[in-house]
Amino acid sequence: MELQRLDIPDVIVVTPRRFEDDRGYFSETYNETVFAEAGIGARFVQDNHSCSLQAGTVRGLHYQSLPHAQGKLVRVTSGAIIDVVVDVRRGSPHFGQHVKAEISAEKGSQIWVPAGFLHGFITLQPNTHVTYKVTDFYDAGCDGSVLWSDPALGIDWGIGQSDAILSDKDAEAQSWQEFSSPFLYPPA
Ligand SMILES: Cc1cn([C@H]2C[C@H](O)[C@@H](COP(=O)(O)OP(=O)(O)O[C@H]3O[C@@H](C)C(=O)[C@@H](O)[C@H]3O)O2)c(=O)[nH]c1=O
Repeated sequence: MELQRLDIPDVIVVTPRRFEDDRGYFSETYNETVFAEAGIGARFVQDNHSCSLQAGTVRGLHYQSLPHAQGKLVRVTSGAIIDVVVDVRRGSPHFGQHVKAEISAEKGSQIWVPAGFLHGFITLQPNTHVTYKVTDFYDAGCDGSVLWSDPALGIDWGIGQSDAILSDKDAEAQSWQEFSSPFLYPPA
């Protein structure tokens, strides 16, 4: 398994090995022991799957606040995304900073997003299917969204604000200013 720590080093891109033959390939997409050795010693309790029909769909920037904060292990089974995470861990030297990674079905890479990050992505291809494991159950009362295009975050999504396809929840999300105080997460 290939490991790449991003500029916020708790965020890791992992690319499991593929065993290729004439039929195609085989890959272990998750193995508790191997992932724990790679620094992803999480207990996952729920698997999610979203399908976005059009390229340019933005989902995010989402979080679940304490006590239901979620770590997420995200992969793409069809299509491709740019995944974006923002560090919101109180006391983190990277607070408010973001990192991005392209995650695609073709490459089979995954991104590990620990609890304490805003998470979102933009689809690069139509019919993009994203599946991800999470470390806590969905809790509607703790679920929230921060405006993906807030200039205070300085994220280049590669798309104009009016061109993105959004849910109503994400189009009307709170600003970074509104979110960032009080801080919702424990120290890194
Ligand atoms: C996230 C979630 C949503 N739902 C429901 C609530 C709602 O009626 C419907 C659609 O939810 P959303 O619009 O929040 O779906 P979506 O915009 O795809 O939300 C997801 O975005 C990505 C970026 C993440 O990081 C995820 O954790 C999650 O927040 O599905 C669940 O039942 N369980 C869940 O775990």
